[in-house]
Amino acid sequence: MLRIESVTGGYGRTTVLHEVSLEVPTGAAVALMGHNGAGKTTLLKAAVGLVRAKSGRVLLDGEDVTGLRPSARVKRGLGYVPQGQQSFGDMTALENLQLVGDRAGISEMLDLFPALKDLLGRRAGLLSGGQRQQLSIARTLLTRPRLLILDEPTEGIQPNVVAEIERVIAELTGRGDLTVLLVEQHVGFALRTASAYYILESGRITARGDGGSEAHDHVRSQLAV
Ligand SMILES: Nc1ncnc2c1ncn2[C@@H]1O[C@H](COP(=O)(O)OP(=O)(O)OP(=O)(O)O)[C@@H](O)[C@H]1O
Repeated sequence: MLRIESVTGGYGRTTVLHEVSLEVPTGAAVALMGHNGAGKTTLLKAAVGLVRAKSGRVLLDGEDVTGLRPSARVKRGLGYVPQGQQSFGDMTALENLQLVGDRAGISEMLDLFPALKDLLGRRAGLLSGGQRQQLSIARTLLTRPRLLILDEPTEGIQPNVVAEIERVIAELTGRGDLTVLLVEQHVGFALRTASAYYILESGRITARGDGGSEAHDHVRSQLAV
């Protein structure tokens, strides 16, 4: 469903990604790991269209979207949750959801993220990091993406919320109606959530394999400096 073929790109004259290829099959979750500065966010942005590929191709459901701007990719079913649990801080959690979804959609999201039910009237800026992360994911899911791209969904959030996010991803991919690409530093979470992983180092894919706990040691050794 998402195919990145030999993409080279970066910012201005700075090349960050060097002939990166990666594939996320329909209905699967794939984790992208690597050290700080390896280019993980840049690769996600290349998938979203926020970073232009100087060479190579990005395909969504077999269609070449390399020349398409982000909004056109969103129309084709892509949803992006950037790093940092962003939402409109002065608006309530409910208002943040109402900007994107109708009543039925919001009710579905509250079933998926029950913790948000009691927080609807609270200003998003006053929520904890974990609560804001759930709100950001819910808001993106309200756009009904078929491909969800998450940048470090567990960064700086408490373990009980990490478990909630893990459950939601498993539930949605388990239904077969969502494909997920996530950047993740938390190896345990990444390998439990994803059926395959890629490791990016200095803008190049240096390892890939299947997810699951048996990959844990291999991934850790790959990530060790
Ligand atoms: N907007 C930008 N303009 C110029 N260079 C950038 C920009 N954003 C990132 N970079 C550079 O691109 C390289 C890769 O950054 P990127 O954020 O993709 O890495 P990352 O693997 O996601 O790291 P982190 O885990 O710290 O988020 C870094 O050297 C960074 O300084």
